[in-house]
Amino acid sequence: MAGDVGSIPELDQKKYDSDEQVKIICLGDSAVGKSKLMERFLMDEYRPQQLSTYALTLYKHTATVGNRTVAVDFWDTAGQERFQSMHPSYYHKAHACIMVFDVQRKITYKNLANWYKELREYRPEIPCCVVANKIDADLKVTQRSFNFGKKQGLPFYFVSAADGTNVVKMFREMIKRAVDYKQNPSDFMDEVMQELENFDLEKKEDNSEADDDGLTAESPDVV
Ligand SMILES: Nc1nc2c(ncn2[C@@H]2O[C@H](COP(=O)(O)OP(=O)(O)OP(=O)(O)O)[C@@H](O)[C@H]2O)c(=O)[nH]1
Ligand SMILES: [Mg+2]
Repeated sequence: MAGDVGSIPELDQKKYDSDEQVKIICLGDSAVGKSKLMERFLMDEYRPQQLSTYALTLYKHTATVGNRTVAVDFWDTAGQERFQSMHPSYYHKAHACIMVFDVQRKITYKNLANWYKELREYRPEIPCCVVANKIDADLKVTQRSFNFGKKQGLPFYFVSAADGTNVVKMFREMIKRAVDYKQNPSDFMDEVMQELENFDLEKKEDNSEADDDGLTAESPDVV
């Protein structure tokens, strides 16, 4: 994801400030099944928007949470995770994170700690879960315990993108948590940014009132 992502309309992240939009990111090593999980969840409505120059795919989904309709953008990378690090704009304004590993490859489980560390540098408080994928390949694996994330209280799911086990359940719960988080952000920086935006709006309103009086913000003080 090189280059100035702010300059392409699909990646204009201001839309995620609106109540009706949430952004959910997916993290994990290459080939753990991130893309297949999203494809499995979206199935029929599967219309990914490929932004190949930026090695990024946006999967768009419309969800109903309570009595509200919410547009969900799932962000998925192709390739950048090989460098074990994501571009900061990937994390920017994300409301939830799905961390995936492959039950058949231990290293992908070990690497969760690195992914989680990087996530928390950018998004200290967003809801996150741990997903053990490919359980269809070895069902016995579900009897083992995978403790990463327990200390942080992260929900854990055994899933299979291949046969669909738990996929819808996991995505629905994460969408709900993303929406809840958005309504009650506990993330200090989120609140600061919101305050600044409100402050900016108030200032603009003040200025327009001044215009009614025949004074503009640029008017020199009358002495
Ligand atoms: N048996 C099994 N194979 C799976 C499952 N999910 C994904 N795979 C296979 O794992 C491989 C990688 O899946 P992807 O979804 O492309 O993985 P990814 O995490 O998006 O990989 P990158 O795009 O390289 O980061 C593919 O060959 C899939 O068919 C699963 O639940 N079970
Ligand atoms: Mg992929």
